[in-house]
Amino acid sequence: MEKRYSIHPSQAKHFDTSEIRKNFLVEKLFLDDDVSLCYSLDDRIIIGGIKPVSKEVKLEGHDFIKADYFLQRRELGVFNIGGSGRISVDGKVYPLQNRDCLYIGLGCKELIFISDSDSEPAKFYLASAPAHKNYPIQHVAFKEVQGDEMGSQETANKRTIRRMIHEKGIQSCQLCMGMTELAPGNVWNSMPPHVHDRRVEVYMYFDLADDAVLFHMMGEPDETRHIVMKNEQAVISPPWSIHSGSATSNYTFIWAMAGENYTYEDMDTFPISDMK
Ligand SMILES: O=C[C@H](O)[C@@H](O)CC(=O)C(=O)O
Ligand SMILES: [Zn+2]
Repeated sequence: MEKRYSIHPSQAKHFDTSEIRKNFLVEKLFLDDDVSLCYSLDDRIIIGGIKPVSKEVKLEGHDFIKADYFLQRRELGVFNIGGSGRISVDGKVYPLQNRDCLYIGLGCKELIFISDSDSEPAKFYLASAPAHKNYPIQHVAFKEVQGDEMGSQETANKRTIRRMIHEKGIQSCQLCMGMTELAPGNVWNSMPPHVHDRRVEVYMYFDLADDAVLFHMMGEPDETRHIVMKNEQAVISPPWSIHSGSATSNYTFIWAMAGENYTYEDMDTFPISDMK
């Protein structure tokens, strides 16, 4: 498990390229037959990837969280961005097609991740936050989720936002997760930018062409920096930072938030013309 410290904005603005990447970018999420985890001290969110290929892969307790099992004090949201697969939770099996989401609450003990085929393995992307009570396990299929159309072709930000784990969807303690899909020919997300001091947020970009790159914008709105990202990488956005991106082709991303305010609409938008 990798650990990332919380960073003060007055420190972040002095980071060079390698420091900004080391502190905020998560480069490798999907390792064959393995679990890859990153623990951020911002709201203690854990993000990670699990890619079972030739065997089942367990998500277990870790010395770093001093937990006998992973969900002893946490809740978990999982999206499958690969081939079809399944998750066994204390012996009960939940199938996940591509883009389906599963919420697993506090106290569930045995978590086993399985791919249906080794030629097209599942890729489970996960986010986890501390939890205080158990909410029921819930599955939501991608096709069941009504999307909100945002942006326009003229401003190259036509996209569909789908909220899966949130106040009016799958219930959780503090985790809020969803997926945003850019229409072909559109490249901008989350512009005008916003911050939410009450929550950390992590974006995981995928379905980005192998020869494409994404410029993820971060920093205080009048002190911005960028990180060049590739397909299937994640980036931690501290509560004080904007999180917006533009790429050389369209893409999809999963956003995950945790913190003290669970309300999706709690965002402080910053006018584009005032950005620096
Ligand atoms: O706090 C909310 C998140 O940043 C995202 O949901 C925004 C987003 O998907 C978008 O504008 O494209
Ligand atoms: Zn946000």
